[in-house]
Amino acid sequence: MKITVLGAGSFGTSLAIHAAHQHPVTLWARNPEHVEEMRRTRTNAHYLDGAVFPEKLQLESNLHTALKQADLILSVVPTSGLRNMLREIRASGSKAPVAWACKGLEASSAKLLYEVAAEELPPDHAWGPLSGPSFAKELAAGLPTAITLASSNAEFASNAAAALHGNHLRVYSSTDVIGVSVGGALKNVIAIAAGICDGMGFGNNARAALITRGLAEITRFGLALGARAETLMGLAGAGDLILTCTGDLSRNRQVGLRLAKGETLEQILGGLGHVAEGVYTAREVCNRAQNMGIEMPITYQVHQVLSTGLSPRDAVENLLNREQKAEVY
Ligand SMILES: NC(=O)c1ccc[n+]([C@@H]2O[C@H](COP(=O)([O-])OP(=O)(O)OC[C@H]3O[C@@H](n4cnc5c(N)ncnc54)[C@H](O)[C@@H]3O)[C@@H](O)[C@H]2O)c1
Ligand SMILES: O=P(O)(O)OC[C@H](O)CO
Repeated sequence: MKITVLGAGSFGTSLAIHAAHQHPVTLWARNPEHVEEMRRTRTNAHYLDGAVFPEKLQLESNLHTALKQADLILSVVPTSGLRNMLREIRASGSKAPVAWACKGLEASSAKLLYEVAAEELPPDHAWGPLSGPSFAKELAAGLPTAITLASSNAEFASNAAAALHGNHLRVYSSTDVIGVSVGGALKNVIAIAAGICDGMGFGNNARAALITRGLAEITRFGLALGARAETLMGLAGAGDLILTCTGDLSRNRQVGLRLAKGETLEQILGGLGHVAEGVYTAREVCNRAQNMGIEMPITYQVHQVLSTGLSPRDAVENLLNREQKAEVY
């Protein structure tokens, strides 16, 4: 199966390296100089230092050429670029199924990415999210990893999962597109909260409480949209939430840690060099939760820190001072 990966950031490169151990893979990046450098060095020094490209991995800067060759397309550009990628795929005439690995809600529209895909691709085009606990660096190093590919087209989910499965990557299939999408997008916001919590030295009890109550928020939001509860307890829900809230490779967690140390968001984003999707998704989740009448106190406090300059300490105080009540999910 010929696989085309769109986006040569950390995760696109990592997925392309993984897939090229089993399939011919074309990795597309929008910057021709970046592509030329990767062709020359057989590495992606800026985004995934230390990982060497297998023989079956080709580099391409012409999008049309990259799409034309594909039996399966993996879009791994950030959330902000997905809609345009889907438009390009449709315009190219490619009928190859599409899985995306970005995790977020679209800025301004607050749409989940399956809603974006339903708008941009024709009804007979197979698509779905690929999500779960997977740091790019660990996947590229061949460390054991397990993720989920979801689609309402069960045959596509199963075939694409089987094609990507292997070499220490377990890929499960699912038909719960909503649950897999919600889990991946919302955990990034809770990971910022966990980073703030740890950066302020609040300890292990507090982090465990944040993860657990964060999962309750994610579950409320997902169930209201029609997700299955078990998906939110699975790899794309609890699994990715635990990884991102506890693993220092997480860019979202790093944003929180640095906010707690007093850096401004501008300083942090200026130096991060990679996308931290939770920064853009927090506002969208709050808007949507408000419209659905869902309480999401942790997500709301993160949004306040990011958008109004509320101090991390005050945000934690606000959470601690909430009224005492029964533990509900
Ligand atoms: N890094 C990880 O460990 C990891 C794991 C799983 C999922 N993800 C998700 O994958 C997505 C990409 O993450 P990443 O870590 O690879 O990001 P990154 O910041 O390392 O790289 C993003 C790449 O996309 C390119 N890009 C940005 N906007 C684009 C656009 N509009 N069109 C084309 N190219 C564009 C950039 O030039 C860059 O090469 C994110 O949504 C992230 O949440 C990341
Ligand atoms: O580095 P983060 O915080 O974007 O997290 C990366 C992946 O989503 C982990 O599964």
